Amino acid sequence: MAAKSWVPVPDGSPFPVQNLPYCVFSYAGEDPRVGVAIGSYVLDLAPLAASEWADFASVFAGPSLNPFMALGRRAWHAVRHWLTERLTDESHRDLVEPLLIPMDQVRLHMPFTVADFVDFFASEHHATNMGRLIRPGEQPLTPNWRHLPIAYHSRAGSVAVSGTPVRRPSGQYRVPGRAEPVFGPTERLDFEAEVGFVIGTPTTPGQRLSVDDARDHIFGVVLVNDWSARDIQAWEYRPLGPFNSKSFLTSISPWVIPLDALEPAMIPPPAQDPEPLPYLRGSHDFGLDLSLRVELNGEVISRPRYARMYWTPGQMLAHLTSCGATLRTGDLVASGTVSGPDATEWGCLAELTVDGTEPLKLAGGATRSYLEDGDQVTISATAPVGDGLTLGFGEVTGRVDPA
Ligand SMILES: O=C(O)/C=C/C(=O)CC(=O)CC(=O)O
Ligand SMILES: [Ca+2]
Ligand SMILES: [Mg+2]
Repeated sequence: MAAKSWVPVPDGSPFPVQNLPYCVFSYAGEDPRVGVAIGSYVLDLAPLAASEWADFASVFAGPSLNPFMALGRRAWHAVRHWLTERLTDESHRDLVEPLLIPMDQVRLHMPFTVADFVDFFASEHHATNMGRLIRPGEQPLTPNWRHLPIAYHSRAGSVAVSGTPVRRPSGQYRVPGRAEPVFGPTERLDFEAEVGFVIGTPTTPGQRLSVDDARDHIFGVVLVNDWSARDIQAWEYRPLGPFNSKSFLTSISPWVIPLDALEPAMIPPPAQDPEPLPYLRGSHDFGLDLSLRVELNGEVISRPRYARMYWTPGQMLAHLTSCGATLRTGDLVASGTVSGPDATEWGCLAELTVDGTEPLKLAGGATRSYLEDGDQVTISATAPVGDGLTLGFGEVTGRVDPA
């Protein structure tokens, strides 16, 4: 039998006691601090710790998860165990109940301070589709793709919490039929449905992680929308990779799902051919069985499945640190766009509309090639947590504002 909380959790709630995702919230004009979701409530952790576990009171009183994430896996385990007990054993009700705040009365903030932000390219389906669109006539997968998890460094300061408006970026690009570039608002604004791994435990300079070390360093998981301007990208990306086409905004969900909560969703990593070099092999490596959902103006347009990803989080971290680069508390390591073998699972409009040439047909006769001003994109996800239960990630959403 699945554990149950004495807090009423509505059927189908994303936040059963098996989840316990962390957030930074504010309430009634007070300063932002750390909370955890249970059912339709946010549990205020700083006062709970103050009365029971003073060491953690200041850790939870601040406006960021970073101090908690930096404490490492043993502390994450201990706190999760403590919270699970407080929320399942009715004897703690008198203490805990006054610290539950209805979720619809809080404001959710950026949950952690992003240190570095890296975006991988771990979906074979996405990489193949984008290769065909962006580099017609060439092999869709570049020769290195099956040998290493490709990534680029992006802009930590441009990562914002769900709900932040997406101002249509301007930039330099070429328009069909003209050789010279123009500067102006992008005409090809896109989303990318991704999953982000949030680093808790840092590494020391020169420390190289093995694939199996990932679980000691990944604190939790968020949803990511890597907004992208395809016209700017196509013109700027060779030879150094995306720059302004992706750095104007990246949105993340406000809830950080503990990696421990996703243990029942861990699945064997995919078969890889050719076998990667030894530094990219592990004996306890894992993929994740997450089901994503992308909505455009409330209509579901794609259901990408994370289980299809080729490169694993462990391989991403092993590769990132293989040169001696460090991980810092608060690093956001995004997977890259999650896509699948057919259109029901494609994770961006470039794929779903074949670079705008085959517009999506939406309810009410509307069509879309790329995003229009006023469009709202919402990404959500679920994961199995055993006993037929699922947990939810909440959502990452954003609406396009004019340039
Ligand atoms: O194939 C390319 O040149 C570009 C691909 C992308 O835009 C994808 C990217 O940002 C990484 C990802 O989300 O998978
Ligand atoms: Ca991306
Ligand atoms: Mg971006």
